[in-house]
Amino acid sequence: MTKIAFIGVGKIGQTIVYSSVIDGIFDEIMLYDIIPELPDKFEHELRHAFASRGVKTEIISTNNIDDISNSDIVVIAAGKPRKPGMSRRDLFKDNAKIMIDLASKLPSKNHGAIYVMVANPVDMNASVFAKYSKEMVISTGDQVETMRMRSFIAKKLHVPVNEVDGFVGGEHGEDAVVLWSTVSVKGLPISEYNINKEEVEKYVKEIPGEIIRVMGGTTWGPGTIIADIIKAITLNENRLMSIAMPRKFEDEIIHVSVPTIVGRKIGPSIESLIDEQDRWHLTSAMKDFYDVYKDMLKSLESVENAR
Ligand SMILES: NC(=O)c1ccc[n+]([C@@H]2O[C@H](COP(=O)([O-])OP(=O)(O)OC[C@H]3O[C@@H](n4cnc5c(N)ncnc54)[C@H](O)[C@@H]3O)[C@@H](O)[C@H]2O)c1
Ligand SMILES: O=C(O)C[C@H](O)C(=O)O
Repeated sequence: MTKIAFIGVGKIGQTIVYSSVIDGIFDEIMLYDIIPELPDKFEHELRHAFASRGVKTEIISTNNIDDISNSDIVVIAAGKPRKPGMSRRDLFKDNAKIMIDLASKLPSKNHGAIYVMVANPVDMNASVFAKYSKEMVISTGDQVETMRMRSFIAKKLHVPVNEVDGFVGGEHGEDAVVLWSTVSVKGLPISEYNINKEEVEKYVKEIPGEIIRVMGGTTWGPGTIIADIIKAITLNENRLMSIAMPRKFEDEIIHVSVPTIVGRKIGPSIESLIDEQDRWHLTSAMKDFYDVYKDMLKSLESVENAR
């Protein structure tokens, strides 16, 4: 069985933990946060839920990062969330510093773990953590947008959501791109249906900001979706999901979502599934990501060097 650590148990961290562990698929879970007592009180909450469901999983909660050891999977949801009007990239300066700090502390006691990045900007944070830790890091990426896209099309066409297939790729957030060549409904290509593609793309990009404006943060959707990524790894489901695995681009390791097989082994990404136009969009998303990432790294490193 599997031992999993959750770094950062705020809104999304708690939702991911609950959605991942309530089925009892883990031997042991570890909860870590910098807020005093938060892991401890969340442990009590989980134990109460486990008592009701008969879940045997052991729980360790701590404010000491040195207690996080021997994990098979490490989920990182530690970091600031954005406020209305902010982009996810606006979080880079603050949250990337957290990733550099965690990258210096977690790997030595968690050899061979798969690191699952949640904190935003999720793809750049995954790349930073990979750069500074040399560990296997994936970004939960556009699996969240993929499910938002499918849910919107299902609602517009009045079909059950499990009859909508297809993926969103690229950078999680404003630069995500619907891979229309992968989208089908009841097994038929989306071109067979009367759907406004711009309306779908606008929804996928704008709905998280709207949820944040009204509810203060996105939790239930991404919490469930990211728990499913964690379950696919843990149960070796080899499920096709739009996550970002590390890829060499010029002189960096970057993370940009492409439909990818997710199990105990991550990959391969199934770029063959998508047509030339979508592949072009993905390649330009990777170039855009790399250019912005390099600039952000420069400003981060100049701040780090000045310290
Ligand atoms: N990838 C996605 O789909 C997705 C979805 C929702 C939220 N997020 C991102 O996840 C992050 C957290 O969002 P949230 O809504 O849970 O925010 P939150 O403020 O509720 O929780 C963040 C938690 O991280 C903790 N933390 C901060 N620095 C830490 C450190 N160095 N070590 C350990 N814990 C630390 C905080 O104490 C807090 O408990 C944000 O960056 C947000 O943008 C990503
Ligand atoms: O939008 C956010 O800031 C949180 C997350 O990236 C999401 O897409 O729900």
